[in-house]
Amino acid sequence: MQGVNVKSEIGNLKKVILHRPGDELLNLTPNTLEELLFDDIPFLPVAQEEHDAFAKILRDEGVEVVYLEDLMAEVLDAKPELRRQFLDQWIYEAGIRTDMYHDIITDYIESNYPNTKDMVMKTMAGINLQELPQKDTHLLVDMVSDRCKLVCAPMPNLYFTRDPFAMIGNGVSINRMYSQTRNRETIYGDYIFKNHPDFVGTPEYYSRNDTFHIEGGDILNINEHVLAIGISQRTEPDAIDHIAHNIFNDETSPIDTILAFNIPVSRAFMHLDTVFTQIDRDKFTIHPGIMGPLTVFEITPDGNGGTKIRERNEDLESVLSEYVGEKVTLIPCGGGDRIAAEREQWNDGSNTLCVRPGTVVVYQRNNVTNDVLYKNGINCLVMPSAELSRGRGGPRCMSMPAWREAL
Ligand SMILES: NC(=[NH2+])NCCC[C@H](N)C(=O)O
Repeated sequence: MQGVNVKSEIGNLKKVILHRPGDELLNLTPNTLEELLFDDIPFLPVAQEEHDAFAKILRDEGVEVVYLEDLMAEVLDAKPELRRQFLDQWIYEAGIRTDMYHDIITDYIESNYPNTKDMVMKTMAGINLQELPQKDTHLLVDMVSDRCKLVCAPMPNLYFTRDPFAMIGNGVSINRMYSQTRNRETIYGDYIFKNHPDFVGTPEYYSRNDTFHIEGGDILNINEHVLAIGISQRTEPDAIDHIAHNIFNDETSPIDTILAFNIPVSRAFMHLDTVFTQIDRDKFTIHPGIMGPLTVFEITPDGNGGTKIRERNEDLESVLSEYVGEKVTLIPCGGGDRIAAEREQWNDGSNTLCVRPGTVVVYQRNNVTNDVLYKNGINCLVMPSAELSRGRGGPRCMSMPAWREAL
């Protein structure tokens, strides 16, 4: 499979990119939780077991599972000249601006992490000042500072591979993230798409250096022609204008309509996929809380290299039915009980990963919503979720499909 092919949310899933959570989760502390976008500290060994169970469910369904850390290590092993360039960029973007610390960190990594994958994992985990050799320089910092602090911040959100880059048909968007803490995550995708033999040559519809923020959790491939993007806490309308322009001007892309869903800005609804995912040809799960305030804008090419926009005032069900091409059913998470809906949406009850039409991976803890899905004829592949869910993302957020078969 050369390149990427994701023209729906539900076509038979053949290849997916995951990241197995690592030591970056050990660098979460109560004081940094908010900044690092976590609500609690997962217990790493159990989070890893749960993640391995997720990967196994996917493999058992015939999906090739590739890990972000392996792809990145393959890039650096194949092109050793990129190793230093990557390290320099990673250190700079971690906020290290002095030559002295730049050199100390580079020496530390080069001498302690000769194996490339270990090195990549270390860049994800972050560096504590006390790991670094103490310089015999009589610096004030060595006299008065707490030696236990992070000099390079961890990237605990990396296991949400959905967000830093996103497949759009046969192309990719390398995102500019909303928050400081997530922006370095996109370095890996940038190297992989520019250098990895399996991905090089993929048209790029957005770049990490573009001005406005957009995240993969807001990007849903409805079909070959129609793309949905959430206007949310994480994705700015300006970014959608920009990406629409790039997609419409790519002659190889059949996408001719972008639907922008304006969802309320809140932590609970951070991305479109936290309130809404497709689970079958004609079925979506949805958080009932967004049914009221949702406005949809239809963006199409104007024929002169620009775009035109139409506001849709019909209800969500009619708008979706029109684009999906058949009458769709929206299945509310929590089964109509408002408290269950809010509780389970918080734990990603409507954030499912579809492996083929009608078969989805779901979190075990959302039992009310899962029962509703069963009753609607959906085959739920249930994964354990006590620890992973503390990061506020579900099976869709934790996966980036690279290849789906045509429907
Ligand atoms: N596509 C998603 N819904 N991703 C969830 C990401 C969760 C992560 N803690 C964040 O706040 O960024």
